[in-house]
Amino acid sequence: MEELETAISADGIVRSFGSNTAVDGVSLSVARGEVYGFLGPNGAGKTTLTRVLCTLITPSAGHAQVAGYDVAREPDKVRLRIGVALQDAALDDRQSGTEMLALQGRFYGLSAVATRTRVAELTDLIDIGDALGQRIGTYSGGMKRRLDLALALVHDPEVLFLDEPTTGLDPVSRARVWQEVRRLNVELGMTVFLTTQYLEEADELAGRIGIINKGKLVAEGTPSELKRTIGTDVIIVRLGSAVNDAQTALEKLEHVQRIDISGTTLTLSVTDGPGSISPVAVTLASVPNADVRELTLRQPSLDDVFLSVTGEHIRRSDNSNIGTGSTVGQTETRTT
Ligand SMILES: Nc1ncnc2c1ncn2[C@@H]1O[C@H](COP(=O)(O)OP(=O)(O)OP(=O)(O)O)[C@@H](O)[C@H]1O
Repeated sequence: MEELETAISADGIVRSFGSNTAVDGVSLSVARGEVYGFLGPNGAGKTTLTRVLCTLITPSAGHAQVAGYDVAREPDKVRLRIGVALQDAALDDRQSGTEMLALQGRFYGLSAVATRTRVAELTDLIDIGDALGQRIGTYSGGMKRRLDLALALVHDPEVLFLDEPTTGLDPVSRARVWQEVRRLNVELGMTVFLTTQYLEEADELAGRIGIINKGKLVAEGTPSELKRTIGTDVIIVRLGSAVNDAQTALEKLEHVQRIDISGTTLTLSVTDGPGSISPVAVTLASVPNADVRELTLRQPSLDDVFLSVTGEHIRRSDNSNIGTGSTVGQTETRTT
């Protein structure tokens, strides 16, 4: 069969639950061998699109092909070629990891010998070690997640779907999952479609990122392309008060491209950060009662991109931005 260049293509996918449109006309394309990060806050529609692409639910409208087959018309062919690790791993606590892997091998039509060989490879790859022979009920959350990843890989899939693979994991388990995803992609050339609500995860792993908000794809590109849309630099201004007056004064400055406001913090996208910081400071000094509490210059982050395309932050709820989940804050956006 001719080698396919495109591993996943979605064309105008809509998926509604009653009157709630969870995915609202998403079109995207993922090349073979790519790691595509699908980034968005809680409830944005990431899991729903993943479930459509994995043939677990049918689209309400639109078409999608995965590994060369239509997800609605040829779901069996798609299923044979994909591996899926969803957020809530369907693991049977009473079985051992070895038993579940053997069952999965049989399910995909592998011989007992082929399954044993594959399981031996995966033991090394996923690093579950001796625990594989023990009951799954005794595993930690991280071990269960890695076993689930191994189950998704038993039949050596062409395309791997990972739905928020590190949500709720401790930093060590998270780092292991990241390492494995990189290895699967680099060493085996596996295409990976990864949903996440963590900016660092998308930045670390994905060659290309799609940002989804309220069911719509609102931005797409490599991490550096997306950051470049924000401008060369970002200046963060945190004020005690007089936010609107400061905004009015700052948007007149030459290098300020846009200002996003979240509470009393102004995020300025500027073309020349070092050259802009003094004029910004002087301008703020002229705003009565502005009460400047912080003035910092930094490179644009994916959070700045998210803020500019959605009007909201993916905000950290802990220092690592990972672990306890993120929250979304309301902001006002104004382009100068
Ligand atoms: N089976 C379902 N029945 C009804 N509504 C659903 C169902 N599945 C998802 N939804 C709704 O669709 C919207 C998108 O949900 P989805 O789980 O796809 O988002 P998500 O981006 O994956 O969020 P999270 O990060 O919380 O998993 C939400 O409003 C959700 O309540």
